[in-house]
Amino acid sequence: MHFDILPPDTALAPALQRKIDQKTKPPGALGRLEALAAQIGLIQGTLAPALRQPHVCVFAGDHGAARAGVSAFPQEVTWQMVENFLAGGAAINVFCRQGGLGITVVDAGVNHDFGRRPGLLDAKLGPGTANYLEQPAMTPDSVRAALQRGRELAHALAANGCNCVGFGEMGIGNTAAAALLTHCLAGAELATVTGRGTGLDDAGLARKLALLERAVARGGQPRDPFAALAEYGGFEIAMMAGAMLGAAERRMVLLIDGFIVTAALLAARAIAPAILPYCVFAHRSQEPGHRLQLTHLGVEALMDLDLRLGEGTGAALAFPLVQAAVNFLDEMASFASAGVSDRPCISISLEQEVQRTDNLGSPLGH
Ligand SMILES: Cc1cc2ncn([C@H]3O[C@H](COP(=O)(O)O)[C@@H](O)[C@H]3O)c2cc1C
Ligand SMILES: O=C(O)c1cccnc1
Repeated sequence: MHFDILPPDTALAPALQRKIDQKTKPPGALGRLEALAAQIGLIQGTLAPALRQPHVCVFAGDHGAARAGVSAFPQEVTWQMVENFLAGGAAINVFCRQGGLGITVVDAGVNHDFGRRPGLLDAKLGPGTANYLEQPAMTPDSVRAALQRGRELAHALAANGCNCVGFGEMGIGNTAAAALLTHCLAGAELATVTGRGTGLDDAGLARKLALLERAVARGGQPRDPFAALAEYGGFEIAMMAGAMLGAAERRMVLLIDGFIVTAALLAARAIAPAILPYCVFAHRSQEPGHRLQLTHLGVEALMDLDLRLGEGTGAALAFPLVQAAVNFLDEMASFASAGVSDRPCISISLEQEVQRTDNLGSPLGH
């Protein structure tokens, strides 16, 4: 499968930096927002970027291994939370409403029949994956189908005018799948990327790690992203990876959420490395493997709020910051337009200090 992603053209970088430096502020004083503004300018290939129709896609899917005890919650919570999303009552609904973001819930493979429902995209590839403790979670064909459906979804969003998309997920047991994928695609030790997820206690965490070690004893540690997704992935994770790749093909800004979304990105980046400059890393999750994923990618998250929810909540919460970066670049006055002096006076005062010490001797008395 080929994804046609060109890295953003960096020819505009010096002009963007000049524009940022001419704003009425000390150089660098808007900190990380300055780098973010430059990144979005490069993604859109303009000195005056704009975020249009920002949208969060929440990909939902069930995991065969959930029944084996890798999560503190039962598999049914996946479909129950999808109902909650559709009713507008989940955390992601609240934050999307607050930030003016649209939301689409995608049934990538939930073990439940929802029927035709407004706000729910039926992209179901099956009633959940197979149990990777016994066999590969997905067939190579379903991996390709998931990637392709995700890509088409992103292209459809772009065709509707959206140029900024946040990624979220729902799938009981998917921190376990994300740990396995991070083990495969970032070469991380399983123990360092296996976390408490929805809130396992110490005994639950030990059981989860023992189960994941059993899974690896069966399925190995494939480095190839298609093979890793087939062994351990979820329908929601693979479809999200396809949507990320499709979004980068359309030069959208990608808002990356927590541990599971970043696991999908590890697969997407292994398929097309040029995806990375399109990504904004919204927050650092409390799930310990997320820190390791970010280090592996050589990136820093915008915020650290001790979140460990998923659903795309970190991405939705980061959106106002991303909007602030674009707005300061577009709307803030320059030194010239506002008639503000852009010259710091530090060199003048040093000169004056030298003259003073020449006249009066050293102020330190030697
Ligand atoms: C009520 C509820 C709402 C959620 N919203 C997101 N997740 C999060 O928890 C799951 C991952 O954790 P684990 O691997 O331990 O199952 C995912 O569905 C994730 O999005 C939730 C979990 C629960 C229980
Ligand atoms: O980082 C995440 O996205 C996360 C962490 C714990 C549980 N669910 C999601």
